[in-house]
Amino acid sequence: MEFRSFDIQGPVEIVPRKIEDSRGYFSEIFRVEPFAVHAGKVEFVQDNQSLSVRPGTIRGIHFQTEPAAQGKLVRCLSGSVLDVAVDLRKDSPSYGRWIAVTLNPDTNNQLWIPVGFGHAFCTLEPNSVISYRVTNYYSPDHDKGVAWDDSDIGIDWPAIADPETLSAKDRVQPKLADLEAYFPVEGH
Ligand SMILES: Cc1cn([C@H]2C[C@H](O)[C@@H](COP(=O)(O)OP(=O)(O)O[C@H]3O[C@H](C)C(=O)[C@H](O)[C@H]3O)O2)c(=O)[nH]c1=O
Repeated sequence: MEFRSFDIQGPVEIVPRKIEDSRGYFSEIFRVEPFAVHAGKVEFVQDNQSLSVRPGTIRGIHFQTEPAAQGKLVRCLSGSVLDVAVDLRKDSPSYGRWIAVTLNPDTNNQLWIPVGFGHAFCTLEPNSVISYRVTNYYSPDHDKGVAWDDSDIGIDWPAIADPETLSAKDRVQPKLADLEAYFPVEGH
C-alpha cells in the first residue's frame, strides 16, 4: 500500500496493492495502522456511495462544520472521477488552495480528505460510482458548501465539467470570500 502526500499538508493519496492472478485480483483496501502512520488515527462511522450517470457531473464543494466535521476516504468503484480537496482551514498557509487526483478502479487509488477541507469531484466517464467512508455522521444542519467555480479557488476543472449537472444547492453555494472561515488549523 503506497501513501503519497501533496504540497498542501493534510490530504493523502493511497494506492493499495492489487494481487493479480488468473481469476482477477485481490486488494486490501484499508488497514488502520498503516493509515494512522501516514494520515492519523481515524474512526469511520458511515459509508456513502453515489452514482453519477452523466460524464462531467460536478458534485460539491461540500463540507460539514463542527461538531459534525467529516474526514473522508474516497474511492471510485466504476468510471473515473477527478477528486478535489480544498483547504478551508482558517490561518492555514494554503487556505483556499486545492489538490486534485483522478480516482478510478484501474488505479485502485483513494484520496484521504481530512477535516478542514472541502470536497468536490467531476466525473470523467458515464456511470461513475464513488464509495467513501466518513468520520462523522451526516448532519444537514452542518452541511455547507462553496461555489465549485469560485475564481478565488480556481480549480482547474476538465473541459467535460457540465454546470447543467449541478444540484439546486450547488448552483447557489457561496464564494470563499463570503464564508466565515470554519476550521482551525490542526494544533492551533
Ligand atoms: C451526504 C449525504 C446526503 N444524504 C442525502 C441528502 C439528499 O437527500 C441526498 C443527496 O445529497 P447531496 O445532494 O448532498 O449529495 P452530493 O451532492 O453527492 O453530496 C455529497 O458529495 C460531496 C462531494 C461530498 O463530499 C459529501 O459527502 C456530500 O455533500 O442524500 C444523506 O442521506 N446522507 C449523506 O451523508
